[in-house]
Amino acid sequence: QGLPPGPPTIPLLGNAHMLGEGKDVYLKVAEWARYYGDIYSLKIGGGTMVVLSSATAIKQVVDKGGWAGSSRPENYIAEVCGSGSEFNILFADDCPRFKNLRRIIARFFSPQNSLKYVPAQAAESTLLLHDLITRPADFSDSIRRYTHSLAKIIAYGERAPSFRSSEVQRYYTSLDQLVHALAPGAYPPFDLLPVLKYLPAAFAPWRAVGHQIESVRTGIHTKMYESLRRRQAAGDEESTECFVGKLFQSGVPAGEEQFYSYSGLSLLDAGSDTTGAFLLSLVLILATYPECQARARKEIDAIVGGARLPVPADFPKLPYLDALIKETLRFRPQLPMGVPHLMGADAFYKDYLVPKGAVVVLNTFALLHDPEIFEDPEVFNPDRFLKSEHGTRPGMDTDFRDNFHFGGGRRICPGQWIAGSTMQLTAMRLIWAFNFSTAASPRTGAPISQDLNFYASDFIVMPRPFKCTIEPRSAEHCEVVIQALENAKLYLNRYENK
Ligand code: HEM
Repeated sequence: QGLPPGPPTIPLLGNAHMLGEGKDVYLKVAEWARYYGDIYSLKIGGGTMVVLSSATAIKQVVDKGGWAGSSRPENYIAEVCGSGSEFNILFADDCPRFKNLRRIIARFFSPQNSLKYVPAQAAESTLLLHDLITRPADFSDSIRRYTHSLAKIIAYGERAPSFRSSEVQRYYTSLDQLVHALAPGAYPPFDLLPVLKYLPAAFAPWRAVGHQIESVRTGIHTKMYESLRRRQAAGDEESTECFVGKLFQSGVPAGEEQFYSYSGLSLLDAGSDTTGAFLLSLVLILATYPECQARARKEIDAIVGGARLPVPADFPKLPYLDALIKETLRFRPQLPMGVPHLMGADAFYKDYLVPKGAVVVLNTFALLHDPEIFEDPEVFNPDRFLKSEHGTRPGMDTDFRDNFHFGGGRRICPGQWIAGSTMQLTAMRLIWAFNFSTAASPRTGAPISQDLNFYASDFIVMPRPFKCTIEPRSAEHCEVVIQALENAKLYLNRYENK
């Protein structure tokens, strides 16, 4: 059995030159899937990349493959940025200490244990609503503060009270640089053409960029880690309940403190802008599709009324909102090519070989926009999820699951339950509290048209800055938020870094 077919190659480069041609690599990789089918291969220098674009292909090769389909390839640019396998869970290979860490993560982020963070999600989302009442134009900053604060509470037992603080600014500036550097096509494919790593500094601007990112992130990590250890020594309860705190409380293997402690920074990276990108897409979509917004609001109002904030127990009674969230995730997945996996052993799919050592791409965007699976995939239509469990055409749901945007196999996102409950609670509360509409031009007063394709195609794909009008629905709704604010602050007090 041979490799699956793929686009024609040229000597030495293989297909490498084709990936860098356009900006949106994930769109190109999706386009090839329409032509070559649900499994195809690319040659990048001497390396092989296999692209999987159907539920069945991902199930066979990755989900069923165990660890054999779930290591990580070396990521040179992540290494240069101080975010490689030694420092970031996301890029760690399947070595024994990573497997041990992943087991600890699985326990900590189990659906049951994730419920522990519901009160923090409720309190932080109340603050988000208040921020949007008082400073609606800053909605993007407020959303990013909110998701970052939740991730920081989970990782370090400490919140992020202000987007403008120098800590949060430094964190997000370095994260923006990192996700840009990691974007497929941003830099040459070093891992598949290793000779490029040895270019002299004058021809290798990425080295200086990477070292700067590394030095800022090391500073951020050290500060948060030392603060956590100080609070632990002082007997602070939250500092032993959070992820890094629990790790060190139960003891990490001698000599591996650095690897384990950096998992906190990885959680910040994995949790902040992924959930943030979802919420920003949601706001953009609500403003663009007033009829979907009105339908979701009507459903929420019938269950919640106007006199209290929505709570998690309301969500199961809101099938349209559930469909709206699923359609937003399908329409604009945050990681449209997932995170690359590495094959640890040969695997077979259809008549093809996926060889040991191949990099495997879970072609999420192609899968979620496949016209054979989804009717009119480029149309935003939550109703598809009311008609069938996975929103697919009749009979096309074999091997489908609802969480392809969270990856697959042994590396599937462990934060999916926490992220799910954050998305659900926040979506309920935003739609309950506000009207979202397209902003008006300050000059002509005419609505500014929204562009649903104006997305930054970095490692995490999120809407580029856009304007949107966010207005509280009524004085009563504002009053409910203000009434809830004191209790929320009181609850969050435990996560203030005293
Ligand atoms: C909408 C929100 C989110 C999305 C779309 C998302 C998506 C993903 C994806 C696609 C992966 C790679 C999976 C693979 O390799 O197959 C991943 C990994 C990961 N995610 Fe998430 N994620 C989200 C939120 C979160 C949150 C809130 C946390 C924790 C606070 C988290 C923690 C992680 C970690 C630790 C990994 C690395 C797992 C590994 O490499 O073994 N994620 N996520």
